[in-house]
Amino acid sequence: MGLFSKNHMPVEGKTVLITGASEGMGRSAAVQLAAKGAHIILVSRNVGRLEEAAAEVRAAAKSPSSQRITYISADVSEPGYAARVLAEAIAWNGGAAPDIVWCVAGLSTPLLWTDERALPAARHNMSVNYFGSAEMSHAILREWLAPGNKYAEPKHLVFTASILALWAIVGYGPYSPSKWALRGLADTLVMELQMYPDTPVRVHVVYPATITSPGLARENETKPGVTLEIEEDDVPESPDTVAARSIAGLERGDYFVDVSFLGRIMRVGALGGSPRNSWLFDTVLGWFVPIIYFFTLIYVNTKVRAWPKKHGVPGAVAAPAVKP
Ligand SMILES: NC(=O)C1=CN([C@@H]2O[C@H](COP(=O)(O)OP(=O)(O)OC[C@H]3O[C@@H](n4cnc5c(N)ncnc54)[C@H](OP(=O)(O)O)[C@@H]3O)[C@@H](O)[C@H]2O)C=CC1
Ligand SMILES: CCCCCCCCCCCCCCCC(=O)[C@@H](N)CO
Repeated sequence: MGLFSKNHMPVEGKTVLITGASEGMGRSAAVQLAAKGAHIILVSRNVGRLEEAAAEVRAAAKSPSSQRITYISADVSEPGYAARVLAEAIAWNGGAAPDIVWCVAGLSTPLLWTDERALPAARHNMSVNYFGSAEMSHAILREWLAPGNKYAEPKHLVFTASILALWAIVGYGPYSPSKWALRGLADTLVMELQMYPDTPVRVHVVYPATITSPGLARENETKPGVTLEIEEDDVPESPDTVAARSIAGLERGDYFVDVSFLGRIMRVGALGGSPRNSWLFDTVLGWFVPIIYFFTLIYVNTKVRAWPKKHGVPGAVAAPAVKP
């Protein structure tokens, strides 16, 4: 934080629960928040990886003797998982709910929409990316907003979307809608939470671009060639860098957190009725976005139309059966 800017999300002595914390950006975020003095609860499925991550988080702690680190194994795509995870977290935390909940768990299965695998993938992406976060937000808000509660310092609920929730591109049909859905939920909650003056909660959505994580290697196994070609213009960043920029945005108090210049342009170009980080800067930069998209869409769509000329029309659709 700069000399004159307030830290809107101090974490020292606070308890932070992070889903998707065993790998990639979630793990980096857990390490960095521990280094700032937070108690950490890591959530993901794989116990072996959770143990490794917890050891790394412990080693990074600001004051190892007083900070408490644990993990809980859960599959966020399971209906009702969050209530169970939170009950365990609260019991471990001496009866108190976590102060900050950051939903990072997610996956991406890029495919062309006519691929026969696209719809099952879309359902699974929605279950993990959207419902995994929706369930957790539902469960933690029922704790934070419970009748009779009163606290002065705001709690924080953080969702992790993608720049693809600001501008959708070919090949992410099974994935992008699950991240767009998070935006819709976050905007709804921001408005709804104003009805609870005694229990302030700040909602945030982080919009990363390409992260060089284990997840990226997995998604590249199904990624269509045309999608890879369009993505060449995005500069990949390490999980550590994306986590650090996300935390900086949260500390600034941003509602929609961008972590790259491309992300900033896409964010201000997609605000609609969403709250602004700064009405002045978001509006002024937003005036230029139509001009940028004018050229970007020509540039990207030229690549898309050239694709079948070079590689043939995508052949994922089975030929209709010929009737005798
Ligand atoms: N990589 C990228 O290019 C981008 C990623 N994002 C988003 O950022 C977030 C982090 O991405 P990234 O760093 O790539 O993550 P990774 O794919 O590298 O790691 C994903 C983490 O989530 C956990 N996870 C996955 N599925 C589940 C599940 N069903 N239940 C519980 N935990 C689960 C994994 O652990 P385990 O296997 O043990 O469950 C792991 O800890 C995700 O939401 C992703 O969609 C956004 C933009 C770009
Ligand atoms: C003149 C300016 C030219 C701009 C060219 C356009 C660049 C397109 C960038 C698309 C990047 C997609 C990132 C995907 C992140 C993500 O969410 C997935 N990895 C899924 O996890």
